[in-house]
Amino acid sequence: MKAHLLPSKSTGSIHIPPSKSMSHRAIICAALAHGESIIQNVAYSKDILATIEGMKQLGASIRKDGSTLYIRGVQSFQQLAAKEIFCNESGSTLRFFIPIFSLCNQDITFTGQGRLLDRPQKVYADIFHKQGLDFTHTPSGIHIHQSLQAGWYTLKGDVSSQFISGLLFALPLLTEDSTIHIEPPFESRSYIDLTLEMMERFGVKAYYHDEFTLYIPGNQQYQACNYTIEGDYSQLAFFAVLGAISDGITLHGVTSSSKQGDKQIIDILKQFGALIDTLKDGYRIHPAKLIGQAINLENCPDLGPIVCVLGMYGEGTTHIYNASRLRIKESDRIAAMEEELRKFGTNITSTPDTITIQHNPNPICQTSLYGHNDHRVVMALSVAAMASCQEAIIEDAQAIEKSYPTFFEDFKKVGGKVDLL
Ligand SMILES: O=C(O)C1=C[C@@H](OP(=O)(O)O)[C@@H](O)[C@H](O)C1
Ligand SMILES: C=C(OP(=O)(O)O)C(=O)O
Repeated sequence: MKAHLLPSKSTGSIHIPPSKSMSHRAIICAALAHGESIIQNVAYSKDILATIEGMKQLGASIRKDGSTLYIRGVQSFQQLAAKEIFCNESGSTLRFFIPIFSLCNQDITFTGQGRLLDRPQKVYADIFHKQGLDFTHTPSGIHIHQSLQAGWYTLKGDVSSQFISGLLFALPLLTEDSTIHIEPPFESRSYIDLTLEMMERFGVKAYYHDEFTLYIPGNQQYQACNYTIEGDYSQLAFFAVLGAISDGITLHGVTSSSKQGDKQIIDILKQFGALIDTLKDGYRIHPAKLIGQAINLENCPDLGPIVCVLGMYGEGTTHIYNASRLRIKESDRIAAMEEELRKFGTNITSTPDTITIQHNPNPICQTSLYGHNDHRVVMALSVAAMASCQEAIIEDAQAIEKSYPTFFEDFKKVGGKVDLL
């Protein structure tokens, strides 16, 4: 799909879609729970559909009624309905599933597409091998066939927090207690808070023993719970930046008490000089003079692409650091943003874990933009192009379906003029 954008300015308001991270977690906890849970405000992006389908294969019964899911948890880990679990392109789905599905003690192959199976899994390979268990990772899939055991786990903290979340979901279901020690630097820590919060809502606990050590009592049981998914700050970020660099915007549907790390976009925008009113259920963003800043992505990697766009519109220099994980997402997001923002005439450079962007006072894009099969790159480029007030084409725009299938509908609601070809 190509997105053909015509010059326009931001206006009006939208309701932000439900959090993808919280949806994965709620669906998984409900699928592991005793009894029936009702999960409300679910949006069916490709990543969330992969988690729903996988949990059905595990034996959970999941019924959809509009944006509500009725989930009856697995009765036993012997109900596995398939030997191949397709995770599409969702890193969260794959890395959350591996320890959970290991509990079935059966031959299982996890498959996917796009870049999924090229993304690092060595943290799990090392864990399985250390316990004497098979873990075979080939370009066509990841194969396991025995259960992880309770005990002491040591993990690198700077590859992906999704390994820690995956273990946190599964270890409470083993008979004995476990400990996870995270070797610093511990990045994306905010996502562990989301995992712990959701587990606790479903009656399962794990505790920080110290800053880098989590203690997980064994022999626990998830209990059904009714839960409404909160709005997604990672998606809000695209529209919040659009409002600040274009002509203002009002965003509804999020809670300011959220634990999502990407809530940091509000502080980042304020740091740049944006004028923001906090509303009962969102924010009003006013256009203002913006000044480039130094931004730490340690706890909010998914903000990377849109903060690059903010840097292009902020006066002076923006320096983004602790960004190496952006290279191991759906695309190498640093390389992708460099290539695409240069098409606007922007001066942008990088090192393995930093990005430096100079203000571009006159962004003119004379060639087609490319989405790099990455939803966050497509959404960031849509914002960059709209604020440039020039016509633009974004190729590979269907990548938005991974997390935000209705992105362009919302884009139009706030003034964007776009034809999808
Ligand atoms: O746990 C989660 O929901 C996520 C964790 C983050 O990944 P890393 O921990 O690999 O940085 C983030 O980038 C991803 O989009 C979602
Ligand atoms: C990286 C992302 O997701 P995942 O790791 O689950 O594929 C994302 O949504 O930007």
